[in-house]
Amino acid sequence: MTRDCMTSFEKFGVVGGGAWGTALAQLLAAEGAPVRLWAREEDVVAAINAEHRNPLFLPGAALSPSLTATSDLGTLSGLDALLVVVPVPYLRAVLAALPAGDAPLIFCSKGMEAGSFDFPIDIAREIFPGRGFAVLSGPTFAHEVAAGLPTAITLAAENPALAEGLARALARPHFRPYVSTDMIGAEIGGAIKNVLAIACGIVDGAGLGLNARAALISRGFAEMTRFGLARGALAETLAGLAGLGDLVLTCTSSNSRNFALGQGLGRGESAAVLMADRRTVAEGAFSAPVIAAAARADAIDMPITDAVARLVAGETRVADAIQALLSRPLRPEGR
Ligand SMILES: NC(=O)C1=CN([C@@H]2O[C@H](COP(=O)(O)OP(=O)(O)OC[C@H]3O[C@@H](n4cnc5c(N)ncnc54)[C@H](O)[C@@H]3O)[C@@H](O)[C@H]2O)C=CC1
Ligand SMILES: O=C(CO)COP(=O)(O)O
Repeated sequence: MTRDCMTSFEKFGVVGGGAWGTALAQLLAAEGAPVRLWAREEDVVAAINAEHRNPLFLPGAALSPSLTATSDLGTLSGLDALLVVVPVPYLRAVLAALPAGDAPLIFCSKGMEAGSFDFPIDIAREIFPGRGFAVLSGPTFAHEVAAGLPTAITLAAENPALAEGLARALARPHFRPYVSTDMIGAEIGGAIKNVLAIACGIVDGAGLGLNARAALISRGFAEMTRFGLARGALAETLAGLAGLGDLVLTCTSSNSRNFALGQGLGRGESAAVLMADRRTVAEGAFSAPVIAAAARADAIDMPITDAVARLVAGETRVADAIQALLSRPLRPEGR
């Protein structure tokens, strides 16, 4: 029997000890199930094992003693499934160092790789051909999941049996996966909403009002849909939890690191200063130029994404970017 056909997944590992990896590990370990988490930082490993906390990336969350951490990727073998929660710019190097095996890999990061224009599943297919893959993505602030607040999420895998088996294993009374077979749609929704959250933060920081934010969410969703449909995503995935759901969450709250980065840009602070020395990620800052370039190459119109890419690169000022967006020729809404 292959892992894809397994009906139960009991032993989980988590690759990545940032806020989201820690919250997902805690979700699975909360009732005492053993969960092994790989973290890159020795101080994170030590704090999880000795104090059952991750003060660096998920301060305030009490972790279950059945969640244990390691800094040795080699020990993540003999498990039923691995949740991979490494920011996309570092993903390829971490995957290349993972031990071989047949446990399905569930990708939880939201971004597109520079240079290759790959999403996480594309990278994984190169490194682990033939292995089972899934994508877990949706409106899920890590601290809320760790606190046991109600959350719904998309769980996509090409193989419906794998998606359903994983959904059963990950579901909790307050954590509800909705299954799908559309991995690319889930990946595109998560990557593009990060960029649009920066845009909405800019509008907030610059004091441009709530009408402007609603316009950005709608027109940003149109960009996500154009890009997604061109790459074979299903419209229903983009309109679901991994697309519109996450867009609404992160475009309306400064708990989003991407939105908060945008607020700083909107107040006129420099991107370089806002990005310097930060330990946490705002994936949209990495992904914006990548997605903008991929869209240009495929002649997909994404003016908001393009403006965020130029603002993050320090190539334009907020007032000029807004003026450029507002002075585009009038057009039918459906385009
Ligand atoms: N925090 C959240 O609420 C959510 C985050 N995500 C996504 O999950 C992914 C991970 O984000 P977080 O857990 O929030 O990260 P985080 O911002 O809390 O922590 C940064 C992470 O990057 C890792 N890192 C830094 N430099 C690295 C390197 N050179 N090699 C490998 N790893 C390195 C750190 O070890 C740490 O795990 C991102 O793609 C994010 O978009 C998805 C859903 C919710
Ligand atoms: O993706 C997230 C919630 O779904 C977290 O968003 P930020 O990375 O912007 O904090």
